[in-house]
Amino acid sequence: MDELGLHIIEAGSAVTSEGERAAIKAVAGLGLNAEICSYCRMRTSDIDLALECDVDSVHLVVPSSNLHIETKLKKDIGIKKDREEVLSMAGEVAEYAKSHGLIVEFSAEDASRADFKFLKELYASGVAHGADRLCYCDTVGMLTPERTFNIFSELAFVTGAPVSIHCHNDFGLATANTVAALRAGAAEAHLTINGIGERSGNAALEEVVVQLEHLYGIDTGIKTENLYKVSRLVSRLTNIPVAPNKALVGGNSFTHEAGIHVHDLVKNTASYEPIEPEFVGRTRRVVLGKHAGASSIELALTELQLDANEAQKQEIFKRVKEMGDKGLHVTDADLQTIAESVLEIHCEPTVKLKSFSAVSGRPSIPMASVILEVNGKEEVCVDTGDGPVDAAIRAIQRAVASVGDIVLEEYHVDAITGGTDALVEVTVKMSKDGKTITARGARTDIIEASVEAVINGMNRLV
Ligand SMILES: CC(=O)SCCNC(=O)CCNC(=O)[C@H](O)C(C)(C)COP(=O)(O)OP(=O)(O)OC[C@H]1O[C@@H](n2cnc3c(N)ncnc32)[C@H](O)[C@@H]1OP(=O)(O)O
Ligand SMILES: CC(C)C(=O)C(=O)O
Repeated sequence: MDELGLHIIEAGSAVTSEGERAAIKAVAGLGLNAEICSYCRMRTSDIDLALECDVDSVHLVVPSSNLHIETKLKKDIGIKKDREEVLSMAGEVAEYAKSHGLIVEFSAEDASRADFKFLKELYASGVAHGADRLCYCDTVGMLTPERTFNIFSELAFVTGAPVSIHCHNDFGLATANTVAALRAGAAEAHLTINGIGERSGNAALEEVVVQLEHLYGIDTGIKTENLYKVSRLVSRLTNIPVAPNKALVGGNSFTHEAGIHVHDLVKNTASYEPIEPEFVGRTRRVVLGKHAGASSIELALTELQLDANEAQKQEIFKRVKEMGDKGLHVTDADLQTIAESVLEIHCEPTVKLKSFSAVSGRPSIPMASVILEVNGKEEVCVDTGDGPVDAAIRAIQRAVASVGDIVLEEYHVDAITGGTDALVEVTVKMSKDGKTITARGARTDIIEASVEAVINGMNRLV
């Protein structure tokens, strides 16, 4: 995130737990360029915990709507206690944080359902108590872009401090509302990688940045070419998959299947791409499936360096459509198999599986052994792993080390049919020396399907 050029990193809420504090402190100790911030409630004890973590700033969150004041603070200040007490509590805590050397972002929670007059009073009080920045939270995603623009046209210029926008995505408008706020004068936006966050998430960093750059011509200073890398990292570390159709960072962005699109794309990529994929650190992909056209087949054959006459191309086209009609995507390895069969090319596979076995259990370390024939030579390898699939793939990778450095980029498993006897389909993305291919294996045994997919992929790469 720091390398992307982000200005502030809210590293967590120090009050949450020991582990969260250790993490925030570790982030604060990295010596990053970004300001490191912790979320805090309107309590001096939260500020003390943030101080223990050595943060630069606090995101001090204050309830601002009647609903939140009444439901949230009943124990602290009594159900009937009014806005005056919120003003004074918030002011005291802001002053406390300032007196301990912290930058204070004074945040109105549920601002989009608050009385606007009171909201402005709250902000004025925050500034009077030393707040450096203010924040408007659309806590349950109630804003629309039009309303946001109107609110910020006024707020951004009357509060005496920079105002930021914090949007939730309950109605799918977080990105649009954030951009509207920035266009109307918001000085800062709260964003999350991949739009992750409570419930339906928050405004997605990558979407807001690229919209500002490309639709509004604003230089954000963010290193956009790292956006995809950071998206993948966050998805992996949080175990939250990114939807394939997610803008800019989803698996299908910059991926084309429709023949009518590919026909034009090969002449001018702008015909079906709003920006170059490299802008966010990605590459273009053309995949084959039910919607493929002649141009897609032509392109795929060129990439495989295979020549086919018109009749052969028609036959390949027909077989691709047949696979597509079965609901299958045609991997690179599938296409090569189809093309070789139609063109009557017989390729002896470099890597042949003779046998394998894998064990797992409890307590035991998952382990696998494989016997392969690699370029005619028998290779026997054993390895352990995080599970039997991992162990089997590691063993294969050891056995084929002589043919070069083959990297397994992605591994995906689907159960095609239901039940414990389901047909399992494994698709893999693998690369070697800058060349990337996809391959598949389908078996009722997940380990066998994985082994098959990986060996298919290896044979296409070597
Ligand atoms: C995904 C996010 O991080 S969004 C940001 C919100 N962050 C978090 O919620 C951090 C994670 N939360 C937690 O770990 C816990 O909720 C804790 C440790 C903060 C509090 O736990 P508990 O003391 O058990 O309280 P609980 O979570 O049940 O209730 C929240 C309390 O905070 C109080 N509170 C909530 N917001 C505020 C606020 N802005 N100012 C002051 N008090 C507040 C509530 O009144 C309630 O107090 P009460 O227990 O005296 O009634
Ligand atoms: C934690 C706060 C800032 C929040 O998520 C909200 O009010 O929207």
